[in-house]
Amino acid sequence: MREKLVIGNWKMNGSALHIDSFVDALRQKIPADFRAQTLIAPPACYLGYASPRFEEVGIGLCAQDVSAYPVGAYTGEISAGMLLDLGCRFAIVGHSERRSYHGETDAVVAAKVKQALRDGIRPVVCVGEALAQREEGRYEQVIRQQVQAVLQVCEPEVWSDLVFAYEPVWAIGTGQTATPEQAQEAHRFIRSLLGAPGASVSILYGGSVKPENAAAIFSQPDVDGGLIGGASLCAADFKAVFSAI
Ligand SMILES: O=C(CO)COP(=O)(O)O
Repeated sequence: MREKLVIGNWKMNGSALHIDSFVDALRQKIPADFRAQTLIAPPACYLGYASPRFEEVGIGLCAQDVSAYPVGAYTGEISAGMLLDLGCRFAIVGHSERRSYHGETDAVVAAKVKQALRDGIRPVVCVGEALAQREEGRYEQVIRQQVQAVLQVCEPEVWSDLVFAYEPVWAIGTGQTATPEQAQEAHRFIRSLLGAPGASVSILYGGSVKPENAAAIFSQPDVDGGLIGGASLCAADFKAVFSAI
């Protein structure tokens, strides 16, 4: 059985106050035997603040990014080892906003994934096509290239530590969710790229997931959870989304 994961990506939103009120609003602790792991990726500067507070309500920590380097003169970077120190075991890598606003290439994403795995952080690797690429019928080609760049740098024995997130760029923050069928088709394609080890790799869907559409998306056989942006900032919405899994 593949593990299920629902991860909230707060992007550059939130504050210490927001973390406090979010935890208050959740009220009940998510039981340890809940059917999915539930995590939130706050901005890096709040990981330490959030760690014990999220733990109290059964939410795990995820980082929004991780360095491709283990240590050294890389101003502004945060290493996988530092994330582990804060109680964080997952990091989003290659989000489309990092690829487009920070020039992260497939090679950079692959180097981050490799370093994260080496130091014990599980990467949540984001892949997905832009609208024009889908309209031109090139979406499988784009995803194949993004996935293979990562697989090439990892031994198949560690593939089970990878998590992929299919996030079509045209669905992020637009309110235009992929249909459950579109999500399933892309997820099945990603799994096919992984071959036999793919049977145990979790693939999450991200892009305008909301309480209203979460159940339909999560019910698809190759969708193992979600990477939730806007809806994860509101405790009630996030709870409704992860409860739909
Ligand atoms: O980018 C996303 C999660 O990483 C998705 O964001 P939205 O849920 O706001 O569309």
